[in-house]
Amino acid sequence: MKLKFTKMHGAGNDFIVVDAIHQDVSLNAEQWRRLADRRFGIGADQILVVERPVLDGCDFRYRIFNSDGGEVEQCGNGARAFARFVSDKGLSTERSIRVETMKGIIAPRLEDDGSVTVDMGAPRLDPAEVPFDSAGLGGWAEGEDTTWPLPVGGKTVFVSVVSMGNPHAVQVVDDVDTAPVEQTGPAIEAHARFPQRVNAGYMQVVDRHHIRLRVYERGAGETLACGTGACAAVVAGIRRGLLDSPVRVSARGGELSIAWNGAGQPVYLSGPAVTVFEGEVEI
Ligand SMILES: N[C@@H](CCC[C@H](N)C(=O)O)C(=O)O
Repeated sequence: MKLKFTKMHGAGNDFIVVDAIHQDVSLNAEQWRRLADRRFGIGADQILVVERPVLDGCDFRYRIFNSDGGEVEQCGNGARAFARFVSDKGLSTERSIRVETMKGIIAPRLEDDGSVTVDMGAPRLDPAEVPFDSAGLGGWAEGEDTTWPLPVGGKTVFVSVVSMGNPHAVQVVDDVDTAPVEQTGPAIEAHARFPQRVNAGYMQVVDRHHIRLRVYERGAGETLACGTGACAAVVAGIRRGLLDSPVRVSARGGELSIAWNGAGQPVYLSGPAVTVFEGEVEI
């Protein structure tokens, strides 16, 4: 079977985007994994699938597969690539669209300067919703900032847990360049307190409106940028009293911008969405 695809990236977080409205795309986890493989396939951190919506009031349905083949709830950089793709392909003529995901509706908007801003919805802060198993670690109350101790590699790190539809554990580090991302990322991702695994963020606060960030992504390893990771880090930083909105997020692959007005409010993620090439692959 031949599959038409577009290779895209958002701040270096790279994607294979496929139109499942005009071609049959019913692949299994092994086939997604093969497509994402950087040596035996096209190569990507995630695969994004454009489908017709199921819910009333939405323009599209957006499905996301990590490079390990697993389907996940949300992808922020991917949401920008998704909006650029449906516009470039003439699947939508609107500048703002409503997109159904596994965990709620998001709303990307194409900006005049070529960037894309996405209303990612409100973060969920209750550990049970992340999900994070806080048994035996004390209580949690809405409006209170809590960091949780996590034993990792013989040390204890303190993480904020945030759901942007997908789970994040964010820790503050002195310097992202020397942070032990490769060493501790896999252990945090698979930590028993996160029953659905987790994306592990390492945030360096530069000033109240600027952070540097690296993310060891669930199901993909360290990526050059993570959109939901940037949202989660800024939410955690604001709740910890370290940051004020808006916040510039410097990732290894580029710059993102995050705005958030506090609990119950949506998080806005802005940044680039770039097409690299198009092709057809035998799968
Ligand atoms: N790169 C993404 C997040 C993709 C999903 C993540 N790895 C997960 O498993 O939750 C982003 O830009 O948000």
